[in-house]
Amino acid sequence: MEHPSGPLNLCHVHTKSVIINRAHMLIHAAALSALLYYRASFLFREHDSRNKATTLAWRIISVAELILSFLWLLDQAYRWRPVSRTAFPERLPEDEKLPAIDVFVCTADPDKEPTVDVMNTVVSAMALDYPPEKLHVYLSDDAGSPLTLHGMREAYDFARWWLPFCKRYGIKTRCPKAYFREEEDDEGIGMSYGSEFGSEKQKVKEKYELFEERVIEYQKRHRSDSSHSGRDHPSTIEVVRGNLTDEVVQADQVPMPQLVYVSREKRPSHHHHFKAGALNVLLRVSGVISNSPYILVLDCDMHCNDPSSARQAMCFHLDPRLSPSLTLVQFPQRFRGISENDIYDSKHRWAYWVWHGMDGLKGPVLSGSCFYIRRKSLYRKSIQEGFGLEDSKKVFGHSNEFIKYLWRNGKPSKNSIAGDSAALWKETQVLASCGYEDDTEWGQQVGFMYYSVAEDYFTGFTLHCKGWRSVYYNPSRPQFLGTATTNLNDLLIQGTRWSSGLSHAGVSRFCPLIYGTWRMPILQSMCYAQLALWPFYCLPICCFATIPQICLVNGISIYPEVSSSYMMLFAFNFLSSLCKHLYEVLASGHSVQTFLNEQRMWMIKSTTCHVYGTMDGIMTQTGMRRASFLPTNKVDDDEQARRYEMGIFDFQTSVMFLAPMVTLVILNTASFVGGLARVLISGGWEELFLQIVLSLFVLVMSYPVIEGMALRTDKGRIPPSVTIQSAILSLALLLLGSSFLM
Ligand SMILES: O=c1ccn([C@@H]2O[C@H](COP(=O)(O)OP(=O)(O)O[C@H]3O[C@H](CO)[C@@H](O)[C@H](O)[C@H]3O)[C@@H](O)[C@H]2O)c(=O)[nH]1
Ligand SMILES: [Mn+2]
Repeated sequence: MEHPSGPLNLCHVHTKSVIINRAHMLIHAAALSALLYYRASFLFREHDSRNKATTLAWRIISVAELILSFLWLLDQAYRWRPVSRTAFPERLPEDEKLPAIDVFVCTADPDKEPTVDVMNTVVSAMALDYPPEKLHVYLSDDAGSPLTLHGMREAYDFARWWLPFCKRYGIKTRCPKAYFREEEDDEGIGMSYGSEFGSEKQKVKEKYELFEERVIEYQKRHRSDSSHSGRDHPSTIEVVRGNLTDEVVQADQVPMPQLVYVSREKRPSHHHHFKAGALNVLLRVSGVISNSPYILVLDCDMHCNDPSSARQAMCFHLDPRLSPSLTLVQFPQRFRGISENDIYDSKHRWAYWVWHGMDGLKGPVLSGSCFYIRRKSLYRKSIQEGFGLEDSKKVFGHSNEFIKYLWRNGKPSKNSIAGDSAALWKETQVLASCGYEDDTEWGQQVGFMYYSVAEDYFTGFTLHCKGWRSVYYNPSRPQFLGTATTNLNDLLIQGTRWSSGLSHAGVSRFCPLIYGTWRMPILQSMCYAQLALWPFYCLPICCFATIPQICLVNGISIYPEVSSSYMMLFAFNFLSSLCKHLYEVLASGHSVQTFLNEQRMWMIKSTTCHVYGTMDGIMTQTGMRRASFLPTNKVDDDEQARRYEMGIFDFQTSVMFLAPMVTLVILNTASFVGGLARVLISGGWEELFLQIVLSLFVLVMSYPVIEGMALRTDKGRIPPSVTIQSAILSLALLLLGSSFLM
């Protein structure tokens, strides 16, 4: 299907990065080996008079350095061969030849996920630049809320105005809320239409405001009397047609994408498997309605910011060189509402930067949202395999209707929704029932995977294990924009869930280093291992934040003296990794501030949510706990938002998160002051120098915590009670450490 003017896409290797990365790898690896040699040589040496290698502290620090080095090694796989891609949608075949696309949007809780925002996502997906008869938008509502269903009908009515408006004037920002709020990107677009555009825009804006009003009004009236429960309700599936059909149809006759509301059955007796469970129901229900060969998955707060993503994705899916083994095209998740300072590192720059590295191997990890996946890749147990009809039932459940369309592309012909056949609707109810998956392979071998709460990571991993590859496409205009997590509390809760899901996979039989290395290239499995084991950074970080400090107070040295040449080695390793990180931040177009924020948040997360997350993950793996998925809050608190905009940390979060942070800062302050006093009075700075520097570094990086503890009086500060409790904790830590470690 190659176009006469050239291929549908191109892939460019980042040659400069490859050279820099590999050179740095070599040098840093040599320095790390020398450091490890230094530690090891002490362990096996006859103990000299100073005997420092025999202390427990010294050994723990050596192990921490070993773990850190190992994680560093895994991290290098991302740096091996970063690439980026270009797509040429203008070379795609004509519209008639394009494959159909189903869009899946998930929502779970109308209180945490405001209906108006969810509907904005739905409308933005309906407005994708794609033939409307080939676009089907499904919303999964895990709460089964009538508010959401009503919102969809309103959204459909509004879309009848919005879609033709966007098409006619070539509006790029197709999320109405964003368009009417910002307008920055589209300025000038309507100029050529003169006043006609202005009045048309005003009219659509009024329609939008009316839509918002009606949704909110309905919510106010019905919120209190909604007696349904989000955890116990039957399934509801409805093709949405709007409330005001007659009036609007007359106003504007436009072809519209199909819009379907799906609320699966949920019963307390059945595990619903969170988002992965919801997506699998959508896979089945859509399988008997539209059965499109490609699927776009979106979180409810992640709207399409540009209409061209579908065509761009098709440039990869329809490329004959890629398509036989291509499962998905992942776009980066970018976020709206991130402040200039981005104090919490909410944009996750790191992840969407290193995906370029994975793309140069076998492709990026499925990242939960913003990806176009090939339906068939979710059905197959392995890339070569098809199924016989008999096997199919064991794997996919007992729905004949579903199995009939399993391996066919395109719409189930007779069951067109216009006919509204009763039998078809009954079938969809069966497919969305909570018992449907019993004794099948949904979630284990087919569909989205249930094993870990990080269903995105695990599904991507399984697909790569089966031999599929993925592609990362990161065009300069963000194709999707989401709501960023911009307060510490939500961020740490989200971080706990992620690290729980990842570490659970990391310590299970699916550990990428064991399970993955046989099934994918070693570098690709190293990337997966780095992700799964990434929460375990908490081990070395917690050690480095306590042990050298406790030793410092006791006057015990665990690093080489300043005059020793090994001291240079430690300094070099430390600076070399900082400089490499700084270089990567700058090279990705970000500032020194971003570098500092990333370092700080890494330290904060490593001592809080990653600790809890790894404990949770290990407990889930050993069967001591059941996994849970607390959806992230998407509602703004004005005061918190103001503080965030000003770059001031908001410490309104649970003691569970605050206590470790504050305890460690107090411990570091005590050790810095105590250590400094000690060397000034009784000398020995040569031996303790590195420990003093380390404490100082921790304190400088933790400045917002110190400020929140001692200098602020607003509501977002650290409450004095927490400071007092933490002071007691750090004293206990110091005393205990001093007696056990030495
Ligand atoms: O039982 C559930 C729980 C969540 N969701 C939906 O899943 C999506 C993601 O949930 P969210 O609370 O926004 O989690 P985040 O941590 O912000 O999401 C990130 O992390 C998830 C995995 O932990 C991925 O699935 C997401 O794509 C990724 O953006 C949202 O649309 C939810 O409505 C459900 O449909 N059912
Ligand atoms: Mn989210």
